Amino acid sequence: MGGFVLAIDQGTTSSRAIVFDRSMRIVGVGQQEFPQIFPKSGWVEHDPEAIWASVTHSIHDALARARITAADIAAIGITNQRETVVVWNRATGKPIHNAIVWQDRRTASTCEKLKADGLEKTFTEKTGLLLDPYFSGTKLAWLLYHVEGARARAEKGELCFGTIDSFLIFRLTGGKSFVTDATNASRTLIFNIATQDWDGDLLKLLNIPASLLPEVKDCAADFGVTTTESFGAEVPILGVAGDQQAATIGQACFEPGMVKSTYGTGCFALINTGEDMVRSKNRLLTTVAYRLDGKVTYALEGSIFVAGAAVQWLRDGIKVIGDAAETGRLAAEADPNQQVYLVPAFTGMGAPWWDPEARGAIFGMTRNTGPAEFARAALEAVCYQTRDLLDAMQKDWAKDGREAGDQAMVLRVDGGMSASDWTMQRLSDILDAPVDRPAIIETTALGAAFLAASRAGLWPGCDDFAKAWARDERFTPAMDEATRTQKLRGWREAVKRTLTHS
Ligand SMILES: Nc1ncnc2c1ncn2[C@@H]1O[C@H](COP(=O)(O)OP(=O)(O)O)[C@@H](O)[C@H]1O
Ligand SMILES: O=P(O)(O)OC[C@H](O)CO
Repeated sequence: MGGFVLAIDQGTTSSRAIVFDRSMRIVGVGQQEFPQIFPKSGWVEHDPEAIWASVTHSIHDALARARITAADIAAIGITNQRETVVVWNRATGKPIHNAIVWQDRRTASTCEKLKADGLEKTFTEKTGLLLDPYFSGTKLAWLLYHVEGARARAEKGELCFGTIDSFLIFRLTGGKSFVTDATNASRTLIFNIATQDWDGDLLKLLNIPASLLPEVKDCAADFGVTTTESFGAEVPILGVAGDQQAATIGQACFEPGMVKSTYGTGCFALINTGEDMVRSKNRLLTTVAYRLDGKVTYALEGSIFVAGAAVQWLRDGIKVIGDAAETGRLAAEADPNQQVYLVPAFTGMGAPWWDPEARGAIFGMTRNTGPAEFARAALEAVCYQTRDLLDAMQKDWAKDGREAGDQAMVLRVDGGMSASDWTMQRLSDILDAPVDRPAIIETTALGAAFLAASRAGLWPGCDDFAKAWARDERFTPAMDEATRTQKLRGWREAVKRTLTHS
């Protein structure tokens, strides 16, 4: 026994724990959903205690399914929903408020004010991000302002701020480690991606005391050791990365020009840009793909807030389906003569539009429109939005004479929604490019496991790991150009009518 690696994947709607063996095979999975809290329009919160409970429950289940105990785990990797903010008491580990989730728009007016003060350039130059409520900084500032006594306690050094990785590590290590990794830090709006340190100027602008902040480490590093009380054994945590960066690693996108797109609650496409901090001219983000042995690899990222969340809305909101997998079957039956478009701006529009005030809209409904057309519109919206991202990405990547390269012509996909054959085929049709789905679509967990296992010397390094990447299926374009053009024209018109700014 021994030599197993545990990946904890703390996502937006559920937590997963996955046990891998020495041969990188999955031998046990545990998963638990937790409640989404919507206190007001555009606000999204999570109870950190519910997250913690779902993580411990998932770990327990994964170990049981793998028929091992905590003592058989040699190393732990953690990956997480990014940007989501938790503030907790340093002495007790108790959160002072619900976590404010990445999708939450409550700080839209703060961002507008900072923009009006001419500060977007400063934030973008230092962080690679934009002034949008998506990122952690303004959410943290909101908590310090609105939770009674929080600022005074923060100034006395009594509170900790972290993204979910930091919170979980703090809990797992019994409060001994207060750390994060460079990828999670790069999403906070207060981390300088050139100096790889918290930025004093930005902290001042957002009025955030530095005493709140965790130490920032490489993605493969010593993040602390679990306690027997929290985990059941003392096991080192050796890998950490935000979920989209972990998926980039799990997809073995180690070469500049390689692109992956993950379809979970939202959709996030990242292109590896190597050591180049490519600055987008098309409203994409410059971010840390991974930092290993002190060396930073950067990425350009396009972030869409609603992908699988639109499918959840069909299931839980308007209740036209009973199960996510039904959408593909329904979409295949939809009336080809109806041009129904769903612009799922439920929490604003992300890249490349960045319109936090936009809200969802449906266009082109007739008396014959039913669940099938709704399902097709929800799935197609994800394909159109990916096309918008990749168009922007290609422009940024091709400038300065960079070649697209063979790898860039293929999109590697993963995440819950990539299980849908109908969606992946339509994606290939709309992109007019091949789409590769790997044998392991749990690439996020695989990436976190790889970071921990390679640090522990259990798995090979990047090159051999990349060779082990295996394809499950390649989807190739089968739509004629005229149909694609017509559909894209309809989508762009629908987006134009949804945006609050032009
Ligand atoms: N067969 C399917 N067809 C369409 N959507 C799906 C399918 N299976 C899962 N999904 C969607 O994928 C999402 C779950 O993906 P996951 O990667 O677990 O997300 P997250 O990590 O954000 O919680 C859900 O929003 C769900 O509706
Ligand atoms: O939980 P996911 O997989 O939708 O990912 C959330 C992202 O990290 C938000 O930036």
